[in-house]
Amino acid sequence: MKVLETGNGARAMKNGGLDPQRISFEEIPIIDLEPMFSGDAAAKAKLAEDLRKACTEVGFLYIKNHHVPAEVLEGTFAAAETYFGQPDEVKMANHVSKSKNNRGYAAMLEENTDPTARGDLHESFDIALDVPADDPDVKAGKVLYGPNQWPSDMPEFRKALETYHAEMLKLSGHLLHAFALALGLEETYFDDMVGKPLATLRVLHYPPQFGEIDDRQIGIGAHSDYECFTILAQKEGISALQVLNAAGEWIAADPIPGCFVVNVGDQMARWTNDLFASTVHRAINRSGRERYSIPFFFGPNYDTLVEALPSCVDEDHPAKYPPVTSGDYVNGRFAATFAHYGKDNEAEASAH
Ligand SMILES: O=C(O)CCC(=O)C(=O)O
Ligand SMILES: [Fe+2]
Repeated sequence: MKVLETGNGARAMKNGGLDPQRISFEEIPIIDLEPMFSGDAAAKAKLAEDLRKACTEVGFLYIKNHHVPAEVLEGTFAAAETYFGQPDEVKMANHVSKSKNNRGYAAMLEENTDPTARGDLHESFDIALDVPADDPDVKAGKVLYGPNQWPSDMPEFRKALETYHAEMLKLSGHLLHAFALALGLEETYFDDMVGKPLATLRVLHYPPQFGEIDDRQIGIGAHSDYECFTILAQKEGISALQVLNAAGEWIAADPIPGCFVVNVGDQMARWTNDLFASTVHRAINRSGRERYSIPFFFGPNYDTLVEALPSCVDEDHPAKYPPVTSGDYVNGRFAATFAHYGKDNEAEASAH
C-alpha cells in the first residue's frame, strides 16, 4: 500500500496508486460527515478513506450528519414550489437573459444539458454569490461574478434561497476539508482558493412525464457537472435521478431522508487527474408528481488555476489536462449548454 507523506503525517493510499478502479456500483455509498464537525484526527482519517474510495470508485455519494437544519431545506422547497406555481409571464419578468451573470429564471426546454438532445423538461431559477455590480471583478467582465436577480414582490423566496445559499457555503467548507484529507493533503489545502467561490444555487422544477418517453427529451439530459462538487437536495419520496456506473448501467440515486447527494464535478476530476470520477447523471421524472430539486455547485475562485495536484501526478501518470482557470472552464461549459436560446428553441418547444 502506498503511503503519502503530508504536512499532517503519513497517509496510506488505498487502491495502490493513481489508477482509479471504477466499479459497477449498484448502490451509492453513504458517508457520515460528523467527524468534520466534532471528530478527532482518527475519525477524520477514517472518513477521508471512505470518501476517497467513494470518489475513486463511484464519484457519487450521500452525506448524512451534514448539519443543515431541516427547516432550511423545507423552507426552500416550499419557496420553490410557490415560485414555480406562478404564471409563466410573471416568471419571465426575471428571465436569465435579463442578467449579465446567468442569474434568474429559465423556462422549460430552454436548457439543453446534453447537446445531442432536444431541451430539458425542467424550469429553473439560479442565484450565486451576490457580488455588487461595481466590484472590480464584475467590472473586469468575469461574468460568473455579479448581482443576483430577484422577483420584486417575493421577499420570502429571496430569504429562503439566501439562507440556503449561506448554509451551502458553510457545508462546502467542511466538505472541501474532507476532500483535501481524502487526497492526502492538509485539511486546509484548498482554503485560500475559495474566498470568493463560484457557488451557484438552483431550484429546479420537473413536471412528470407520462407514457412513452423520447430519450432526447427528459428532465435533465445526461451530463457531468462542471465545478468542484455538487450538493443536491431532492424532495423526499420521488425517484428521478440516475447515475451511470462503470458498466454503463443507470443506477437510481433516490432521495434518502436526512441525506444530500454529493457528486464530484469536472474541476475536481481535473485537479485529481481523473483519480476522482466526475460521473455522468440524468433525471427523468416518471413519478406522476411534480418534482423539485436543489443543486448547489461549488467551485474555487474565478482566477484559481485548476491543474493536476502534485500528489496525483507521477512519471506513469502525466497530467492529462492543460491548466485552466476555474472561471474560464465553467464559462466555456455554460456557453455550450445555453447555446440555443432564441429561435431554434421556440421552434422546438412549439413542435411538442
Ligand atoms: O435534479 C436533479 O436531481 C439533478 C440536477 C442536476 O444534475 C444538475 O442540475 O446538474
Ligand atoms: Fe448535474
